[in-house]
Amino acid sequence: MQITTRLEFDAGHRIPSHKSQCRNLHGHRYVIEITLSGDIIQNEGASEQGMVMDFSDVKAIARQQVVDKWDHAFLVYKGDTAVLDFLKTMPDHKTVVMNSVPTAENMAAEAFRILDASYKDTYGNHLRLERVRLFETPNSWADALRNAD
Ligand SMILES: Nc1nc2c(c(=O)[nH]1)N=C([C@H](O)[C@H](O)COP(=O)(O)OP(=O)(O)OP(=O)(O)O)CN2
Ligand SMILES: [Zn+2]
Repeated sequence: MQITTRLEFDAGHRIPSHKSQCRNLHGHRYVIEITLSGDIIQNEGASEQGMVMDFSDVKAIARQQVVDKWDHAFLVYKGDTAVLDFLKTMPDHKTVVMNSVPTAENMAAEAFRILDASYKDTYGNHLRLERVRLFETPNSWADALRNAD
């Protein structure tokens, strides 16, 4: 069985070497979808009986590990020294320095890496993260999949 939940956040970024307008500082209302697989929990009387995982718990972990860290932050590539140096001049600015250019693909991959370690199989129902889908706009998204290159 698979379940999916979605959260939204706002963040700024730029793609420093982009051929067109995406090299400019700008922001998105990102949407992140988290898909987990597992067996349906059968434990009689458990709060999670009939579920793979409680959606509220899925979202709480995603918020804590990713969404609250990225929301209203500026995501900057560590090699983008022009912007990084500028952001360092702003006291208390919420900046997230990424090891890769903050494209939808790299953000989905990074969220998958973080969240894969965060969803634990506490009920023995083979719970595991299967996919992180990250929408950069309503029309464009990237999927980070388990076992994908
Ligand atoms: N494969 C990717 N291509 C692009 C990415 C990306 O992350 N992966 N990112 C961008 C820019 O960040 C840009 O902000 C989004 O590009 P684009 O879809 O062209 O933007 P629009 O606002 O025109 O999108 P609509 O969906 O039409 O509103 C560029 N490419
Ligand atoms: Zn963009």
